[in-house]
Amino acid sequence: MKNLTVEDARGRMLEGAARLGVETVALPATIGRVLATAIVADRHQPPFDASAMDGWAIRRADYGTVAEFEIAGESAAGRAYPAAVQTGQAVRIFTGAPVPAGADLVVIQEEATRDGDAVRFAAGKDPKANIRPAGGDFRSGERLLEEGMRIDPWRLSLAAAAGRDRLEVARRPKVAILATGDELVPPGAAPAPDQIFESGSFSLAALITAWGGEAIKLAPAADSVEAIAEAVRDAAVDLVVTIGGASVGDYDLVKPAMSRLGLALRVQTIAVRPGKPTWFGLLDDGRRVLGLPGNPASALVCAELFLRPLLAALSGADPALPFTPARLAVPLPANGPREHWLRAARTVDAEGRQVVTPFPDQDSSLVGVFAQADALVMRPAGAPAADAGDLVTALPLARG
Ligand SMILES: Nc1nc2c(c(=O)[nH]1)N[C@H]1C(S)=C(S)[C@@H](COP(=O)(O)OP(=O)(O)OC[C@H]3O[C@@H](n4cnc5c(N)ncnc54)[C@H](O)[C@@H]3O)O[C@H]1N2
Ligand code: MOO
Repeated sequence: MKNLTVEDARGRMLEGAARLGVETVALPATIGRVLATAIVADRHQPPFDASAMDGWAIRRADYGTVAEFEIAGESAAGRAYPAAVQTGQAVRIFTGAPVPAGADLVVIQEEATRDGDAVRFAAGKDPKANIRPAGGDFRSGERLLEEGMRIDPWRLSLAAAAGRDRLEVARRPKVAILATGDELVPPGAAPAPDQIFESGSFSLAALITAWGGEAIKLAPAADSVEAIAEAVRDAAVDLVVTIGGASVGDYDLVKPAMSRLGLALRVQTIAVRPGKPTWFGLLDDGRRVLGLPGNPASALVCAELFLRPLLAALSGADPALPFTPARLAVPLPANGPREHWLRAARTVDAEGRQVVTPFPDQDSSLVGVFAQADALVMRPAGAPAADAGDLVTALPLARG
């Protein structure tokens, strides 16, 4: 339980973490939600052979053989021509309109000359059909979106194209955030000389929302075991995330407070830098608790490494993080015994390769460095010194 590797700690946190429930949500509100059931098309798209161009629908056999076509009618998008096209006939047609029966060629209007009720074509060789076949986008019975996929604007559009106005999605995990510490005052308040502004809960709430959770901020009445336990006791949530009070100091009260609620620790400390004091456990009513350290960089790095996969798993999505290989722009010294996640700037070199530049000051208290970083760079525990140009594993940070 102590000093676990990042992978083992994450594995323990993900044990038994699965989708919490399913709800039906109106299509526009499903952005960012995770599909609970696959979407299967019940109709072809397009449902009919459709014209790809504005022009004239005719029988290909007539092309180059009939000199002048009789204009038989019109097929517009949403207003199909009701009959079949006969030899010698042409039907005026527009992009997206159904190609009438009998026609198998749309001649673009730029190649046509109309003269009253007749139309003539400048005959070329082997013209393109300009017809989109029924089911060319997707076919009835085809699986369009899989369970576990997160809805983004493009998938939303596919669901809409398949006629869905409501989707079955995973219930969002409810997450309580508890920041503790007598030194903390909210932004906007007047701090005493020995106080600082509380910053951790704001980024955490925003990250939880971005990762598909519902963030609820709790406020303990005071920095005491009793007050912290009371703040959490009746919170109707799936997961409690605490910030600070995780370490070994006399005022690190969060674990003792959670013990009053029956805390069973599953992870006590992790061999990670920053964030060694990060812990995880279950309360006796089944609620999960993730204890993040108070140092802002430790809290946010460990939120990326542990909270993000946990929220994905509790939503029925894949908890894997989007690691990517990148090249170091600068050399790095040998690493110590903890897996190190350095805050870094990410760029692309002239050959299109990802390049990462870790910031020189990696102190875990620095909010300013984190605000500049757009990647985390991983150094394995005990890694030897690395040269500029060496490949490393990076985790891109979503930036606005
Ligand atoms: N003797 C030891 N001391 C420390 C150890 C250790 O192993 N032995 N571990 C160090 C490490 S590593 C970390 S990380 C910190 C984490 O400690 P806590 O989780 O107990 O955090 P706090 O002491 O409550 O706060 C640390 C730091 O962060 C500030 N803070 C806390 N919450 C917030 C917030 N919501 N917003 C902004 N800033 C916050 C707090 O004021 C402190 O400056 O412990 C080391 N010590
Ligand atoms: O593990 Mo701490 O986060 O290094 O400062």
